Amino acid sequence: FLVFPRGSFSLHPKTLNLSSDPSSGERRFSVRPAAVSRGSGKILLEDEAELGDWANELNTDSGRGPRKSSTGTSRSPGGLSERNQRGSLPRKKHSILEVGVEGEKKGVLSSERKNVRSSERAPRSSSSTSTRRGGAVAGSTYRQGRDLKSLALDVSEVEEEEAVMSGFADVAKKVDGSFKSATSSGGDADSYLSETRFDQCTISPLTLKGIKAAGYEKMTLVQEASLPFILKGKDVLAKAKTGTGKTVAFLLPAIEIVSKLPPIDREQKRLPPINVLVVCPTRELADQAAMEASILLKFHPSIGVQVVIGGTRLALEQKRMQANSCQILVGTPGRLRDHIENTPGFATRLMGVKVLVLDEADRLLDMGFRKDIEKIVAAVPKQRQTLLFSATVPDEVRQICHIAMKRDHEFVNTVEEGSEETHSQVRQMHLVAPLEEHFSILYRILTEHISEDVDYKVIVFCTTAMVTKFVAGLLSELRLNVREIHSRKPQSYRTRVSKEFRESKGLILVSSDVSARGVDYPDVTLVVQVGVPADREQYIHRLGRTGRKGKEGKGILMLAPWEEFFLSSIKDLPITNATKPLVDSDTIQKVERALGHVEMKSKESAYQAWLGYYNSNKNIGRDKNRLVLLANEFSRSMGLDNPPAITKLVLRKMGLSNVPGLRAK
Ligand SMILES: Nc1ncnc2c1ncn2[C@@H]1O[C@H](COP(=O)(O)OP(=O)(O)OP(=O)(O)O)[C@@H](O)[C@H]1O
Repeated sequence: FLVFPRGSFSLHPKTLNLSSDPSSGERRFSVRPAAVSRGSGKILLEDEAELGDWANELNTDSGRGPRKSSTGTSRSPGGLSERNQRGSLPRKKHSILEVGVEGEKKGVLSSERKNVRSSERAPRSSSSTSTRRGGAVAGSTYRQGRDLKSLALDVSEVEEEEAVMSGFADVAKKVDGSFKSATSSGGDADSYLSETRFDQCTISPLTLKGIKAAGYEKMTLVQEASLPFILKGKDVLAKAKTGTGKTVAFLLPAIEIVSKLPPIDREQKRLPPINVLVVCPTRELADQAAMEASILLKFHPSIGVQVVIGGTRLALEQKRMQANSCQILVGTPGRLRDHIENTPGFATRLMGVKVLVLDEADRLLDMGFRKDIEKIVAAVPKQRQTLLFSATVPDEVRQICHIAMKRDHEFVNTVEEGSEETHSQVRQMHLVAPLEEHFSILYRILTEHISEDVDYKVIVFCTTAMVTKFVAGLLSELRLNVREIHSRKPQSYRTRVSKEFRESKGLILVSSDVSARGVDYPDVTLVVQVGVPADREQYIHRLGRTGRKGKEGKGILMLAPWEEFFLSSIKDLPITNATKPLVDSDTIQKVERALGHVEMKSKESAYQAWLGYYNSNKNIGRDKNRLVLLANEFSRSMGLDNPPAITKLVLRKMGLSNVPGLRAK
């Protein structure tokens, strides 16, 4: 019942791949089997699970706040390129990282005017651990290998799935590359909008009115590509770049499905069913998705949407859910689990679920959330539709997605084959400098960016919640306009700061990974990542806070020399080398003075959290003696002569008892 005027979606691909044919300038849907890799073996989760076990105590922040179950027990959370890669958008101004020789003369940052990595691009068409079937390479945009995050996998399950999927390989070979969609936009490869207007589709008039009221006219590529399958009732795993409208891509068809359901009978009135359950990894993201839903529902007064997130009172949510209809419920995994276990009638209401959505699916399916997700999946009917969306879909996720979805799901991939998972209009740079210089360099980067762009809007990502707090404190002492957001802040504060940052310009948000995924802050001009990200995916998602909806943006990754290993996991991305800035003595003194004003307690917490974070990193945490030396380097970078003491209990939990160089208390 969905009509696309010129294209046809009558094919039944197992995988829809949207690519552009350079010769014709047209986009092409190709069909690939949802094959899985063989022989990747049992991948055991190590670091993230470990991290999750005591992340709260160590103040690390992988996106989940400290969560109390209703029973009162706390559960632990889990260079510069001279050209734009595809030469599309004009630059605004030169920054300190781009001025090169001219910049050096001015005593600011210099950079290498070459793209050192472009020649080193990794082949994208195969996985080092995989054998592909039928010549069709599923997930050809997948990267090879991962550093930190790995997922538990049962080999027998993989083989079983491969057997099921292999049947589709022949079909895929026949149709691969033969299907051109006249509805899809040609031209600029990075355009996130398709040529298809919403009013060209058979969407109910009320939903269409909502879409128009929201200001949307044309569908984005992922919306255009996934809608037909979802409306056909298929399970869909969709991959699309950051900031390209994935939220509407799942909400719109979900609303359509709810609007067509028969009215509830008298018996159901006592416990009205929840029809759509949307799960998001962070509270901010859940809030945002619920907000988007309520905008789209403007002309559907009988359909209600509610949000349930940690950090708010369970009883309050219970009351709200009782008082109002909520056919669409958006929540974070832990809080949903709390409701399943503790809210009378909630499990019954979940039996009405027709559509289950896992937003940021790869994050939700990794070990930090796995138990909660399994519980949620078990609580909704088997006969349902499942939608998985993310900007990153690593191989491991393809292999385990059947935890939530049917084996014959569609894989809709709008990331063009051979192109990066990041946006070409976002200039990416990395900068390697000793830890002791990081804060001065960060200060220079920020002040220079501010001087270039009065409408600056910057996110500085830090490794953990407590490091975030410390860096925010330091930048405030340096008189920058800063807000901080991380899981150690009360939810009311997080909501307020998030709203303020969304609506403001001229502001720096220092954030942990609570803002890494999904959060839609418009017009972010610069993303700085200080320290090694948890993994490649996290790097991509954090960077994705800028360059949304086709806009320009810039990303800088700041690493210490011993963190350079991370670059190998993103070497296929167009990230260029920026040389170290010259930081003048005035700046150094200013930063030192500011460091002296930051609370001792904040430094102590940051030191402990830093140690916990890097201890969990396979590369760095392996050698405990070296780790402690590096941690003490970090301590010195905060202006401390001696590293802060850590309780024996925490040291034991970190497996660091008796490591020389640590002070125990
Ligand atoms: N069809 C459309 N036309 C114009 N704007 C749209 C359309 N659909 C969504 N948007 C807007 O695009 C922006 C990005 O959307 P959204 O946050 O859903 O992106 P995303 O792909 O989920 O990003 P991420 O991967 O970071 O989660 C939002 O401001 C949203 O309102």
